[in-house]
Amino acid sequence: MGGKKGKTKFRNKKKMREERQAAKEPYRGDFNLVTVTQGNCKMEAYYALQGIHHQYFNDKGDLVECQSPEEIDAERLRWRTSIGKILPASFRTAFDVSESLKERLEKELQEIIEECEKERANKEKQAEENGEENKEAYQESFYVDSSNNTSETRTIIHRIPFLPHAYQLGVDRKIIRKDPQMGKLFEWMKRQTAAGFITRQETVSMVPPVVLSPQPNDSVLDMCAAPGSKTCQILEKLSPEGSMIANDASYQRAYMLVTQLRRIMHNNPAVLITSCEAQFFPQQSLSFDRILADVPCSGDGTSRKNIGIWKNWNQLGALALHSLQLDIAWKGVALLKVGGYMCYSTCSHNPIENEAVVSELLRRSKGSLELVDAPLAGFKVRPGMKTWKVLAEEKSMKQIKNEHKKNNAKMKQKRAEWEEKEKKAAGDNPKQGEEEEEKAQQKDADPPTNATTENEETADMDTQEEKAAKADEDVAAKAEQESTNKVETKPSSKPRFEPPASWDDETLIGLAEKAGLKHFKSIDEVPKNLAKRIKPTCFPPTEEEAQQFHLEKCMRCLSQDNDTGGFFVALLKKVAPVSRREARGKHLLEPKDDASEQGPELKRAKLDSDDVADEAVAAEGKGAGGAEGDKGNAVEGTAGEAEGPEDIAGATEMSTKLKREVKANRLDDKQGGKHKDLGRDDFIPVDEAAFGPLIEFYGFDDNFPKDQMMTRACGGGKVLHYIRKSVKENYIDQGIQKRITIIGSGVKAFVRNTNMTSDSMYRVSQEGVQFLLPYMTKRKVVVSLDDFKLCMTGEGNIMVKISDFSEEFSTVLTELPIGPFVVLLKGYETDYARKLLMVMWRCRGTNVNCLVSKVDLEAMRTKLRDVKKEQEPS
Ligand SMILES: C[S@@+](CC[C@H](N)C(=O)[O-])C[C@H]1O[C@@H](n2cnc3c(N)ncnc32)[C@H](O)[C@@H]1O
Repeated sequence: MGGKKGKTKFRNKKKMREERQAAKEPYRGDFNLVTVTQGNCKMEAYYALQGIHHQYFNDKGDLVECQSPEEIDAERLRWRTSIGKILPASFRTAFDVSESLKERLEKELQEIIEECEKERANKEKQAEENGEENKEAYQESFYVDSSNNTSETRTIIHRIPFLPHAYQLGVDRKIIRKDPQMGKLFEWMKRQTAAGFITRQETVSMVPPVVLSPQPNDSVLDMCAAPGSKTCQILEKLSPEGSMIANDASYQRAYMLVTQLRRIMHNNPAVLITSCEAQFFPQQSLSFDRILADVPCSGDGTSRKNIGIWKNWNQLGALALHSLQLDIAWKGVALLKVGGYMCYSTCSHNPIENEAVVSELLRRSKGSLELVDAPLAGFKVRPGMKTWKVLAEEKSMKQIKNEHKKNNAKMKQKRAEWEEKEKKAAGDNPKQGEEEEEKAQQKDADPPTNATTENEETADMDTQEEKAAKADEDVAAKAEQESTNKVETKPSSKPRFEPPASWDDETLIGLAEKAGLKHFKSIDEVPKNLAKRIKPTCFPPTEEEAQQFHLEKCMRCLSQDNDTGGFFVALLKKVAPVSRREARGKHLLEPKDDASEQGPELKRAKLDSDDVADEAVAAEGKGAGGAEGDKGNAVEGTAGEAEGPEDIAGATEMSTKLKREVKANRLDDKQGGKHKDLGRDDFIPVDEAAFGPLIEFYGFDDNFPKDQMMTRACGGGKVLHYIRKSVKENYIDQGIQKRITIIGSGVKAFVRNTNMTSDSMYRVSQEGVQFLLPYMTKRKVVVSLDDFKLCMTGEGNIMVKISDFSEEFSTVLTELPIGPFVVLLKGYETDYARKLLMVMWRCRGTNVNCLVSKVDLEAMRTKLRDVKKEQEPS
């Protein structure tokens, strides 16, 4: 069923795209047309109560306290406006781009910007001639406020201050795609991305790796890594002695990591990709210098690109994820070496997912863990909250969802149709009409609905939520109408948050309660039926604890401060071992819960966790509790990188998928004692007999790293992978494969030939050839630019005649025995990182052809344009 539904969705998207193309309108995805004009009353009331509007950055860039209600409201408006705007694009240059190339890219960028500016000036002049109003309208549409400027200055692009060669546009994605003046910049970005010179990454997503600051030889764990932009950023910092594990609970997303690493990192072999629930990550023989816990979160900091946040925000997601986040982070603490650092991050503003988790880590570790300052030069960050308010819906997620379904535009239409039909029927039969009238007078008349009717749903008809739902319908209906007219849609959810006359707690609690949240001063106030939802660890620390914890060292990024998404980061240092007894801390997590009331999954999770702790080499902690059933509207898609509407849809879909997948894995665990995939795809040593012919054919010297060549247990020796020594020694040789599912590592070094005309059973693979070249003494040829270009034309099944090459090269080729060989571009033959090299095949007869994929060839062409410029006299 799911598949069918998915297909339909896909078909609809395709159809939409085709329709747009037919109408000669560029496809931009619906989301790019959206600016949120309304709001979410509940969310706004909740955050107003948490006090996020009580400070602001003044013109000097200092964070100051608001002195009056007007100042608070002005700050609220800044936040509100910013989180409703489309996120500007940001990117950074790729890791393997040489310094000279970086400089040139920057120069090119500058030139394009100047051109754009010139065109803008012309356009403005024209607009001025047509009247002042037009000019202003044009300026408005052309720019968004640039991050670092509270003053009038607005820029098309600016540097991200904490990372060299990283840039953020001052123009949002909508403008860059729509505006012809910006077309050049857009084209430039597209071209450089295809060549692998730049990589798109959201600004705040660049923060955690910078804060974590991995050292070249570190062993790093990325606990929740997919889709992997932060993994790549960390990997760039590692030397060949450094190593990394990138883990994700979802198999599918872990495979996405493989693709991402291939694309951005050109298959950096320093990483091992695994898939397990991070809270159960095996500790046996493993410890890390740095850990990134970029945990799944409710994602309300992503409202600038995830429109669903506006519609569906509720507190249930954050509350449900709190325990999981804590378990993951606590496991991270256990896996951290003494003296090591862990970065905890979310793309949520919610203190329940942020400071509450950090507080509990500090509480449990009893002084073994410390929060550390991590300055981000030139980037505006706010201190963590020292206290916060705990609020929750009294309704369950199911009830809220049903309410939403019942009140959406489609259901309203169905209800109207039903009422119409009933009226008609009553007209035909007056007696029945009387009965119907009577029925209609009953408050809980029962029109057709796909939601189950709950008492609560009809009880508070006049609540804020009800009004919100009605407003929602109207807006949705209007949006539907507008979209059919092909006008920009402005969907929204709840009515606007009206600023209160006074900003004291009492008034704000009143507002939040009106919006459907209940405030709990302490855990003692939480009724039994909500005890599973609201954990003691959700509450703020005592004053004494707050003095010790220094939560102000946590970092909060608010959208309006740097024109980014919202983000939370905390850097923790493990200063002493965490004792196992303290590490248990289960009593802190679930004092009110009776273990017998918990589902089998939770109990199993605990058992699993105990098991891991018992086997721990060091007397270090274990994660208490397990993942909860209902994860609310968790955004597991990265906060940072979802770009188009498909990605956003994918991200929200993911939470359900992931839940299903993890559940299935757990069932497998129960039945077989370990996951069914465990060991199936392990890396195993290559049969020694395979090396002799390889060494002979390619002339590998004595340093050829045979022990770093491995193959997959299920692969029948078709592919030989080159694994980094550090990965092999630190993880594979430590037996990690016995405890966890390995998704991938290393690079394809050799692939078994299907063409048996060659003397070699294996051909070198374009993917990993640069790691073999230093040891290769045969079958590599340095060629001129012209010969290199000609080689590239032998794409797919196209053959290139040997006689068409230069005399020098064709002589070499004529004497070369049939089989694979490598061509290296003259001038770059030792610069393996530039990868201006290609795997070719010497065919029988007088031809050669190229064994490089279309995508790689395309990137190579862009690189060659560059080579040409490098060779031009300056
Ligand atoms: C916020 S995203 C991580 C983004 C990633 N760090 C990046 O920069 O691209 C959270 C990820 O956690 C994964 N996840 C969810 N529950 C998990 C768990 N229990 N253990 C490990 N990963 C989990 C999700 O599949 C999702 O990919």
